[in-house]
Amino acid sequence: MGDPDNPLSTARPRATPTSIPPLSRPGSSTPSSSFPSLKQSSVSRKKPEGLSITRSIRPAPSPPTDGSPALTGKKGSIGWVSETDRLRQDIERLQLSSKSSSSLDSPESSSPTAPTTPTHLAQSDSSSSSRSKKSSSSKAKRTKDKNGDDLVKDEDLDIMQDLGAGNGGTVTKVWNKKRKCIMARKLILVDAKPSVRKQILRELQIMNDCSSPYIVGYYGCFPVDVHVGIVMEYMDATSLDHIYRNTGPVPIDMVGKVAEAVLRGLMYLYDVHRIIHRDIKPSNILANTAGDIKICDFGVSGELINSIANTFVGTSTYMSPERIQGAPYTIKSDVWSLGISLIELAHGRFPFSDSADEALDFDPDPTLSASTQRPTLSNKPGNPRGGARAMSILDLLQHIVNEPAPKLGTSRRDFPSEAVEFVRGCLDKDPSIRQSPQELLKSKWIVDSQVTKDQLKAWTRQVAPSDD
Ligand SMILES: Nc1ncnc2c1ncn2[C@@H]1O[C@H](COP(=O)(O)OP(=O)(O)OP(=O)(O)O)[C@@H](O)[C@H]1O
Repeated sequence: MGDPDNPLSTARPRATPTSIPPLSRPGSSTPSSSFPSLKQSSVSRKKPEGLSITRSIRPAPSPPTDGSPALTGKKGSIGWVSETDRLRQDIERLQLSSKSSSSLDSPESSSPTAPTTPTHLAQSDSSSSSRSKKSSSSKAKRTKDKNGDDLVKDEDLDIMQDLGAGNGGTVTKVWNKKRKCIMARKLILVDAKPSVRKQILRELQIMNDCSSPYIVGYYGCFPVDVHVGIVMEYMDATSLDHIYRNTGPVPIDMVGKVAEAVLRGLMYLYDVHRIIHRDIKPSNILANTAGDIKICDFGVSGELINSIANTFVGTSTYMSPERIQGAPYTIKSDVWSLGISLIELAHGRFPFSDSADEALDFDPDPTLSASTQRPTLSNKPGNPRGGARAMSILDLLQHIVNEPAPKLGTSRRDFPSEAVEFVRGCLDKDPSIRQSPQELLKSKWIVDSQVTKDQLKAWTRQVAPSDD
């Protein structure tokens, strides 16, 4: 699937074409036995974490006290602690090279918690030629801290509170004693085989190079035992999934602003870095009380997590039908994921359901919406992510491929026709007909939006969690 010279081209092995055969057409039934590795998986609406296959993350091994490399249980492999040491060295080298490089001319972040212009986190697309072009130009404008400060180190950070945990990573709100500001630190366990290490480092390079008001800022990375710490801009209104689960469906006008910000972020990544995000979903869209909406998590963490859990099989219910069927990723696949995310925000509920009756419809009851959980895939019966009303991942993937796309609005709930039309444009099942980010940004819903920055700010202040 990928370019062997470009590890990023195979970034994030979600449901790979080889692991998921083309699904059956309507009317035919694909036996579950066609997908033995997924047979035990279930999708649950119990825990609102999105449809991510849960992996068994093994506990971090204690580093050897005599300085010798620890051995993994894997036959013929070098101890992963020593590999991690090499990763540390590589990261340190990367930091040094970043320190000595020139600053980017980038817009000031309006975030009150981000006093310096951040660099950014991104993931590659599969275009190796554009990638290599980009990486050579990237070297020329490698970022360093705008204030000339050292890149962030773990010892600069005091832990304030947990912000959340995803697949293998935990995010913590931290106080940077040196810079006297709040940041977010993501800590990820690393199983660093050489090939993975190379991939991680390339991705970290890309993070350094990105700079956009629609991309969550990146401040640096460092090794922490067998973890990699990634320090980023703290978004004090949190992620959009937290927002709607805590406060109910997002007002449709604000959903429009979310759509615009995500599209601008995607276009920045694609136009400037030839990157496709690949993981657009509400938990990767963050807001702050300055009224900014930004995207994060471009696969860096995904690669790190994959390196920990060798058993990885990954997919997402935000994945487009063509991706499920093994077609190459394009920016239109991100557009599909955006469409699904927008419905989820506007309805306060993940659009796909395990019930045929509910499948493409939604309960407009805001109390239900606020508490409705997104399906989560579990690869183990009894997994905490599993639970009541579990449905098969195969059913869900087949549903995405074979059934009509979900729509914004139901018989019981109306939205402005421009918004409905916009989402329809995101969710055409044929990617050649599906709208591009450029086309969507010219749509009436976006162009005619009356929402001002002050209104956006007021809304984010209203939905931001109160300070403890
Ligand atoms: N920069 C940030 N500022 C504030 N909160 C953040 C930031 N980054 C992440 N978070 C919070 O931490 C949570 C966990 O993030 P993480 O990226 O580990 O997982 P996720 O995106 O929820 O799930 P997955 O691992 O499946 O992608 C997010 O849902 C978000 O609420």
